[in-house]
Amino acid sequence: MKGSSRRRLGQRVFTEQVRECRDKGYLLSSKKIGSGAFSKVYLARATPERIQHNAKLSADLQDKHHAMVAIKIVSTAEAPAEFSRKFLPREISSLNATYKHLNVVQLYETYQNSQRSYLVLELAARGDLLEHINSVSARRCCPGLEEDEARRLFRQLVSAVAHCHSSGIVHRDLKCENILLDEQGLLKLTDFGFANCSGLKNALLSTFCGSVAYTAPEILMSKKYAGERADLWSLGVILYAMVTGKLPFKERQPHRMLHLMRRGPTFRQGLSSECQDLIRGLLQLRPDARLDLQQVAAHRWMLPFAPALFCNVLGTAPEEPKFPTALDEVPRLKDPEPLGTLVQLQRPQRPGAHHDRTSEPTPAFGAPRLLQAHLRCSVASPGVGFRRPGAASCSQQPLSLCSISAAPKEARHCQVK
Ligand SMILES: Nc1ncnc2c1ncn2[C@@H]1O[C@H](COP(=O)(O)OP(=O)(O)OP(=O)(O)O)[C@@H](O)[C@H]1O
Repeated sequence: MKGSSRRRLGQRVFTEQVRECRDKGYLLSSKKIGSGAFSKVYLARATPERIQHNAKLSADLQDKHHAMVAIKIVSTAEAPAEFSRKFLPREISSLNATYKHLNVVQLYETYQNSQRSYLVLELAARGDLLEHINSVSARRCCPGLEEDEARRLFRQLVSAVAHCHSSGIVHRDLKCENILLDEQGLLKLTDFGFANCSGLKNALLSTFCGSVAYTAPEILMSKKYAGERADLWSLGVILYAMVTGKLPFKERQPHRMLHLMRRGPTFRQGLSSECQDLIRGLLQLRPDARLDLQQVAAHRWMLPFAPALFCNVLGTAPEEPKFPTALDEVPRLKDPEPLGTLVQLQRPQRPGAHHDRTSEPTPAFGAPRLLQAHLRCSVASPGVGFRRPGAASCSQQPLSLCSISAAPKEARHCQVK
C-alpha cells in the first residue's frame, strides 16, 4: 500500500477509535504514549459522567485530582488468533486479579468490538524505568541510579511483585521496560501478557517467556520452573540494572549466558556491600537457594527507610542467609567478553524494526527451537530507529542498558510455546 493511502487508512481508523471511545465516555487524544506488538496506547480523558458511573475510576481519579487515563487499543483483527485467545485475556484477568495495589497499573475497564479491544488503564506518564535509568545516568555522567533512589523504587517493585504473588499471579516478564513511573514518581508494574495464574505453589511451568537478559537460568536450560522463583531472578537483574546502569549478563547465546550466570555478577567500585549481597542473593543459580520475597524485604539494604511498609504485605522478617561469591566449578570460556558493556542504543521506535539474524550460530547446548528463534529476533541492531533517552548534559553519549533487552515486539509473542 502506498504511503498516502496508508495515511488515509490510519486516519480513518483513528477517527473510528475516537468515536468508539467517546461512546464509552472517554475523549481520546491523538497523543500516542506507547505501542506494543498489536497495540497502541493513547492519552485520554474520562468524562465526568464516566467517572461517576465507574467505581474504579472515581475511587482512583479522586485521589489523583485529574481525569487522564491511558487507553491501550489492541488490534484484535490484525493480531494472531492465539494472541486474542490467550495473551489478551490473560493480561486482562491478571490485571483484574491484582487490582488494587499502588504499584501495579490499574485496569479501570475494557470494551471491545470485532476489530479491537480497549483497555482503559491508570496513566503512568513519566515513562519507563529503562528511560529513567538512562536519563539519570546521563545527567550524573555516571551509570545507574543513586542507591537511595534505587532502594526507594526497588521497595515499591518488591511490594508490587509480592502483591501479584499473593494474588496468585506470576508476572514472568519482569524487566525495566515493563516498569512505569507516574507523575509522582510512583512505580507502576505493567504488561501482564505473559502472566500466569497457575505458576504458584507447587505447579511447575515450562513455557519460555520474557526477555533473555532477565530470564532465570532454569528457564534458559529448558527445565520446569517455579514461576515465583523465576520472577525473583528477574528482580535481581532489575536491581543490578538500577544501581549499575548495565545488565549483569549480556550474551546472545544461551550457553554463554549460562556461563556468565554461573560466574555470578561483577560490581562497580563503590557499590555498597549490602546491595551486592542482595543482588547475589537474588541471582542464585539454584532457584531454591534464591532469596524469597520475605527475605528480600527484610534484607538490610532494604531496611534503612521505613521497613514497616512491607509488614502488611510480607509479614515478619526471617533470618538472612549468606551467599557464595566465589566462581563455581564451571570451566572458563576461552574468550569471555566484558560483562554488561555499555552500548548506545534504545528500543525500536517502530515495533518490528529488527534484523533477521538467521545466520547467527546455533546455541551449542541445544536450546529449545523457540528460544533460539527468540534469540535471533531479540538482538536488534542498535542502530535502527532507536530513541535516545533524555538530554545529556555531559560530553558522554547517553548511557543505556544493552540491546538484548530491547526485543522487537513481535519477537516476544512468537516464542511462546
Ligand atoms: N498505563 C500506561 N501509562 C502510560 N504509558 C503506558 C501505559 N501502558 C502502556 N504504556 C506505554 O505503552 C507501551 C506499550 O504498552 P504495553 O507494554 O502494555 O503493550 P504491549 O502490547 O503489551 O507491548 P508488548 O508487545 O511489549 O507486550 C509501554 O511500553 C509504555 O510505554
